[in-house]
Amino acid sequence: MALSGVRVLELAGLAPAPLCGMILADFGAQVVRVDRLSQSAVTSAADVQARGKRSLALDLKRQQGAAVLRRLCRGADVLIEPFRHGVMERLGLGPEVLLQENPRLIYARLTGFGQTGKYAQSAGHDINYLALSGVLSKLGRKNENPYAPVNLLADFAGGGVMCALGIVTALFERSRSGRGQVIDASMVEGVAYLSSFLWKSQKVGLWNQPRGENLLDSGAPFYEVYRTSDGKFMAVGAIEPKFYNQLIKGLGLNMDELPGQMSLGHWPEMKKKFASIFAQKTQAEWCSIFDSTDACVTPVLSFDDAASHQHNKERGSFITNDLGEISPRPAPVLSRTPAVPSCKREPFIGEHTEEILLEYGFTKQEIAKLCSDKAIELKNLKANL
Ligand SMILES: C[C@H](CCC[C@H](C)C(=O)SCCNC(=O)CCNC(=O)[C@H](O)C(C)(C)COP(=O)(O)OP(=O)(O)OC[C@H]1O[C@@H](n2cnc3c(N)ncnc32)[C@H](O)[C@@H]1OP(=O)(O)O)[C@H]1CC[C@H]2[C@@H]3[C@H](O)C[C@@H]4C[C@H](O)CC[C@]4(C)[C@H]3C[C@H](O)[C@]12C
Repeated sequence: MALSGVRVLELAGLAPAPLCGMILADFGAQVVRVDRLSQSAVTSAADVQARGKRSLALDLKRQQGAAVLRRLCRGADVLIEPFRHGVMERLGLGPEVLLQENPRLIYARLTGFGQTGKYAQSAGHDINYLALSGVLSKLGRKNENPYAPVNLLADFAGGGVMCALGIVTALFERSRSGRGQVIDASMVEGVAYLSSFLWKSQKVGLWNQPRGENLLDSGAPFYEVYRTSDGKFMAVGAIEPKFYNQLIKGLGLNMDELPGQMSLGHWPEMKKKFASIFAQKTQAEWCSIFDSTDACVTPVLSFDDAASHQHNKERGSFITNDLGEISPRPAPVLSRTPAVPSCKREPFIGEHTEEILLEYGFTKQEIAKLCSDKAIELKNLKANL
């Protein structure tokens, strides 16, 4: 796989860092998640995105524990740290120390607000970063409060994925320079970067109206979701006139009797008209009308329906692991070196501590001493069964 042989140390964090590590693992990197010795919110959050990773339980607050991580970093390619600015420095594990000992290390710092700035020391979650980026102000329906789409945009798109992009970019650069570097991955900036189109398209008038009254933010009748007679929904994205014409035809309407597609003043009444028509048929009936047309009309699928939908099944877009759990396959698909995600269960905390330490050159005696010093925890699988 594309990232085979790349050694990654991922310090266990909440949602963003675990996704970043999982992406790297899916594309072949050997990802070790460094866990706290005891179960925590972080563990449970990190656990759901632990595909393909191994777990090493290490107490970084103990000097011996921090020394173990320093030594692991000397043999690693990437370190992902998900903490507030300053935490790693307090542990004696800041970039200056680790890059001194391994100049090839790519030191990825995934935070909400970045390593500098007024909020650098502040706690926060996806919605806070989305808000500070300006993007949240653009999301939501007319006359309603701004709406954060779960924690997809800042945590995952602007955080985990953007950080993975930074890591892969730095790995590529290192193949020429031979040198690592620090990645300051701020989720505020990551999600703001994703919104560049919104910034740039202001000058062409795409966002002149208040929130929820523009073309792409639920203002337009041809870019909207409509309820069907069976309580499901259809998504309509018929923007271009050639597709809009097919939408009108599928709805059984006559274009000559309608206001112009871009007549903003008529959009509210058009939305009501479309809504009353979509409410007359079931989702399946609308699919039989619009499937295989260019009307840009698709069913709003539940997770179960998405996994079993003909199109997605034909592509194998969703995979099932050894436990029968369904999840999306890695994207994008590389033709020659595609990702091959692990099908195994998520690791227990510390399940691979000994295996990993031996791999990184620790002796059995050193491991036994670390264990007695309570710097590490060896997971006895039997103890869990
Ligand atoms: C799944 C839910 C989360 C959803 C995602 C959410 C919406 C997000 O937005 S996540 C993104 C959060 N932000 C960032 O990641 C940005 C960078 N990080 C930070 O800003 C901070 O880390 C922080 C604000 C997120 C947390 O701050 P905190 O003060 O806790 O931590 P830090 O300042 O970073 O310092 C870390 C300290 O930890 C020490 N450390 C680290 N590793 C080790 C180690 N190996 N050994 C020893 N010590 C270690 C480090 O030294 C630092 O110490 P100091 O401070 O002294 O320097 C989940 C959200 C809530 C969860 C539920 C809830 O918690 C209750 C239950 C708990 C139960 O255990 C499990 C079930 C829960 C229901 C749980 C379930 C889910 O996890 C949640 C719903």
